[in-house]
Amino acid sequence: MTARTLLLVDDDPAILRGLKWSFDDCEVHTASDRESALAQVKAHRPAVVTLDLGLPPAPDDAVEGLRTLAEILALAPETKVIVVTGNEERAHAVRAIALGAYDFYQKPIDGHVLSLIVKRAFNVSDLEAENRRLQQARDPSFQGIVTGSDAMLALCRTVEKVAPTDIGVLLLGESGTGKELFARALHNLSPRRRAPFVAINCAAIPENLLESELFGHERGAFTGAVRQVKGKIELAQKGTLFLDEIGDMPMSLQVKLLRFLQERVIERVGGREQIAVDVRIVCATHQDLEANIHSGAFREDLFYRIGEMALTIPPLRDRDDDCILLARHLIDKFSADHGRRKLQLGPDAIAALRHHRWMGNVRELENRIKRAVILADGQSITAPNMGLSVPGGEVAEVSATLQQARDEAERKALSSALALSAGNLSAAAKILGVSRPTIYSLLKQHNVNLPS
Ligand SMILES: Nc1ncnc2c1ncn2[C@@H]1O[C@H](COP(=O)(O)OP(=O)(O)OP(=O)(O)O)[C@@H](O)[C@H]1O
Repeated sequence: MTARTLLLVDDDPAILRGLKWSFDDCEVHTASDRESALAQVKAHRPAVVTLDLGLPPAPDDAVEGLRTLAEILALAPETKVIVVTGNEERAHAVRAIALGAYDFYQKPIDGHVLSLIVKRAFNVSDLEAENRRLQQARDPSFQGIVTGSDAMLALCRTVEKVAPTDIGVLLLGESGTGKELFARALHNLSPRRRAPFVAINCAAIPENLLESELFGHERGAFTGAVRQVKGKIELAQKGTLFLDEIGDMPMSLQVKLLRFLQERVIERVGGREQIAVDVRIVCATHQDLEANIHSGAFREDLFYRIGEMALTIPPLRDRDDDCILLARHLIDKFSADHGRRKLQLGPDAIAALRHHRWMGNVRELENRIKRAVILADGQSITAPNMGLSVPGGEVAEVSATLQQARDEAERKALSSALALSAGNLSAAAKILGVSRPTIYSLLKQHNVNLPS
């Protein structure tokens, strides 16, 4: 086992000499000012640093020491820094902790007590390193899809199975749930991955332009058509065409798209040539297409063509603790983008993330984390940094046991299922995917009454 690396920073050589003896089981480095301390951190990456706040050129105040602390943490955020202060300097110690110091110790130095504090800091550092290693090994990302939720993991497995086929996949889910991400995964895991992935949002393009966007046009086909332009279908040749918001496609184009899906040839607007195109079509919508069929806004035959397999992506609020997992992933991503050191989620932030309804799903979470990374002071992101309020009593919930959290979730799911099924136990059992006897025992266990 390699020795634990410790850096001692103090401007008094006698103290450094004395302390070195107390840590003879560590690889010890020393520094006597800010510059040499930073150089030692860069060179040896110590897990723990003891830092005297009174450093030259101003050994009588803590300015240089606090600056050194901030720079060490910016360079190596995982370092555990124990600041050493004079007896009367409690306020400096508190400032140091607010800046991210791990602990503080007040002079006069007792080698035995300090070595206990240092040992504990090494233990915490080891645990954190192990945690980081385990998190990396588990790699929560599949094709860029970060999730730990059972429903999402099952979806990822289905995508792996479906991707190599040419089956028409319809991705259903609220806005911002990751439909495009799944469409890309289907493409990347398919034999078409080396050919283009072309996406078009049917809701974002005016009806009169959508036809030529999809099918292309010949020169002179309409006023302003000064040259021949290939459409998205043709551009996706041999690859995948992702038709986002297919529910917004006008009827006239639905007919043309169906014809293309049946015959696999297109004609550009204003052209007569029949062009064979080999593409896989993946569609997505946040709309209820079956309701649109009933109201006459969507063709039933097209629905069955594009939706040979329909995959529903659950909203973020129904994905266990994905909001926390994703928040941490996004914090790392945006911190790196902004050259910021790694930030943590404060307890109020965790409570607020869990409590929020996430109507904008992952896109909303992305936006809130992006602003929080910019606004955060110190080492932690708070609920207000994300523009979220802390619900009353929620901070306490963070420390609730897992069993309490599960019970609460079970009780909520049960109540919603009963409300949705208007008290019909068979229907509620179906919604929850459990048997009727299980529903009875859950009602009893959670003391839930049937709605009248
Ligand atoms: N599980 C996830 N892991 C990581 N990033 C995600 C995940 N889900 C969504 N995102 C990110 O969230 C943003 C929104 O996702 P995407 O555009 O795929 O959603 P969408 O359902 O297609 O939205 P819309 O219906 O509004 O077009 C993207 O930046 C995407 O990378």
